[in-house]
Amino acid sequence: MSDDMIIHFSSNSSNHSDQSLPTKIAKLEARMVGRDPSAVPATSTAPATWSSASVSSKFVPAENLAELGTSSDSDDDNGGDFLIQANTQKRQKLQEDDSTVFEHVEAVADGRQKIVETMETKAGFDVNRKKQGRGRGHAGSGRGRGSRASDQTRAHISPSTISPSNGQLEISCHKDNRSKEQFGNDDRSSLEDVASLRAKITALEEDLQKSRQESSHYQQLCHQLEKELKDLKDHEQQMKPKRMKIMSDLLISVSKAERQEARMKVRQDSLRLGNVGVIRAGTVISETWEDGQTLKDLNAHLRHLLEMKEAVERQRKSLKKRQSDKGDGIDAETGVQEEDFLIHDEIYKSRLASIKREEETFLRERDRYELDKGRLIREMKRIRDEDGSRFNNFQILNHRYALLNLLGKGGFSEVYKAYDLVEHRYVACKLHGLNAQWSEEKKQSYIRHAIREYNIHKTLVHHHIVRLWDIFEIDHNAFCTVLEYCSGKDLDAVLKATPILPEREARIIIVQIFQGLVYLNKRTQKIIHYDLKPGNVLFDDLGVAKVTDFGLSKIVEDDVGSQGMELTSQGAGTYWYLPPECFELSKTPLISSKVDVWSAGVLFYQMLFGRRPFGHDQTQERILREDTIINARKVEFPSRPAVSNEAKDLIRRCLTYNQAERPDVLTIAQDPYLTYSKK
Ligand SMILES: Nc1ncnc2c1ncn2[C@@H]1O[C@H](COP(=O)(O)OP(=O)(O)OP(=O)(O)O)[C@@H](O)[C@H]1O
Repeated sequence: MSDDMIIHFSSNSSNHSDQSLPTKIAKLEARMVGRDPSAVPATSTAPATWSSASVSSKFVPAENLAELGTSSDSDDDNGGDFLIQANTQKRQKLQEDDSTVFEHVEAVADGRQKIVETMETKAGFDVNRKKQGRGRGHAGSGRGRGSRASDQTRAHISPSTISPSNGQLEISCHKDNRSKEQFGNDDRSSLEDVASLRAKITALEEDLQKSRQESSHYQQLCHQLEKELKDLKDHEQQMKPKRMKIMSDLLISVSKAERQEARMKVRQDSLRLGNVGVIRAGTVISETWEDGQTLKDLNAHLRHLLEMKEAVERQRKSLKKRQSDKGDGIDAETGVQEEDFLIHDEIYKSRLASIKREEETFLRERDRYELDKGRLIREMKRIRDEDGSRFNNFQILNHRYALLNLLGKGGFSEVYKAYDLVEHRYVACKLHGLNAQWSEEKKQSYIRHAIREYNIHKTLVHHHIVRLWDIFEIDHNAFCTVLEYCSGKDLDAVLKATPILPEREARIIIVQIFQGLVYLNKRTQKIIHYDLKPGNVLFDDLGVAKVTDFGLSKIVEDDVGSQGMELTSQGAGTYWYLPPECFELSKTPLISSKVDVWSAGVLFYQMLFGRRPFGHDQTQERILREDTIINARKVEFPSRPAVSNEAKDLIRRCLTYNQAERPDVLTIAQDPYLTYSKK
């Protein structure tokens, strides 16, 4: 038996499950050299050599071992120990050769593997770029298969070293031949791999092609959509003026109808309530109010009732006189008895009571009519202002604000209801007109004042502060501020219609005003409103109260002391609502948020009692002349209507004469009366 054969056996014998194999080989060798195989011991003496062949042993196919096992099983010859030693050396040499070949084959296989991997990676990369998920899957499986192919290559090497020939085991003598064979096998399997990889590449290329097609299809779609979007935008841009025109036309026709209706209502109400008449006195023409028919009738009724009352009282007086004249007996003149006196007196009393009731009813009705008359006069004034306004012909200002109807006219401005055609909401456009007759200096001062107001107001964003949206110049003599539109009445109009509010309603209004004031005082740049009055509290359509008009407001500088800052620009705050320190003339007054606390106290008092606490019936000029507010040391409460002590206490705190003792906004806002919590 040749050394190669032994090596072959040893290579194949790594199947440790067959422990009898070395013994068999020894016996076989012994027989071949003419020795007695039975002399070979049952267990091999060279376990170390067996284990040293472990590298190649793992490549032995099971069927070869079976084949070998069968042939050696039928042979009972014994082999000598020395042979096994000699064979081991040879086998080691062969193993070295084998491993060189093996490395070479592996290198080739690895080279192919690298090519395949490169190709796959490339294909995988392309596919990845097109189809992420799928590409990654392919690349992974490709690599997996590649390494398997490499394993297979190695597996093929081992059997190639064994070549069964004529039923006998024969080891190939020349390593090169064996290597060629191995390469042959390896090439075959590698070719198969390459073929399968090519097929895969073809499939991937197809995928890539498809993805490219899809991508170009999507790109086309994208371009198409972009074009459509651009067309739509262009169309929208073209339609914008048209749409604006349609909308403003509709708004104008509604406003025109409203104007007509307002004027018709004024005419109708005038008949009932009165009208402005013109009186000429020489060259002087003046206007007077003439009551309407209903008011005339009411007044006539009241006059008649008064006359009746006087007549009954006269009768009663004379009856009493006669009664006292006659003493206890019968009246000599009329023959009326004592009891008749008593009955007549009772009749007159009863008549007087009924006249009084009737009178009260008529008086109530007259009050209602007086309120209607006040409303009518204000509406007439508004219409007259609207008719005289230079903005009354439905202009569109700044290309977006469609002016509608006049809401009212203030000292230096007109406020129009308008529609913002860009934001699609109603707004109030306050139009500040500079009088052409004013000096340039006065105009500049007015503009400075308005810009200051704008700069303060624009930063205020709070639920209980009217928002200021915009400001722009209309022309050389006018500019406009755009405000949040408050569709409800202002508090002044509310109090004119209902001078006394129920405490519950007054409370929720003052709470909202204080919330707005707290906001003004919690900002880094604190603000004193300085002109809180009923006309500057507006209501939206839900009844939410909002403070407006920051024309006189003051920014509190950072470094002011606890008593406040100097009042450098007095402004023309409304005197009924200003605290005593604002009337200090001997020195520059120090003011703080306590000014607004006082004003809020006056407002609350007025809502509850229907009159202002100080100088209610006085004109502004008289208040100043008579030092009404400087003398307003203590607030008095009427006995009616009944108001809670908590409300009165709050008013007292707000109207604390001494500024140092009066709480500021943040302190008074913590008064339990101003907070709501679930009981
Ligand atoms: N944002 C608004 N929303 C609805 N109506 C408003 C708005 N601002 C003002 N008004 C109304 O416009 C009218 C005039 O307001 P404006 O503030 O010019 O007048 P004023 O306060 O009476 O005058 P002045 O500010 O000169 O004292 C008032 O009747 C007021 O209720």
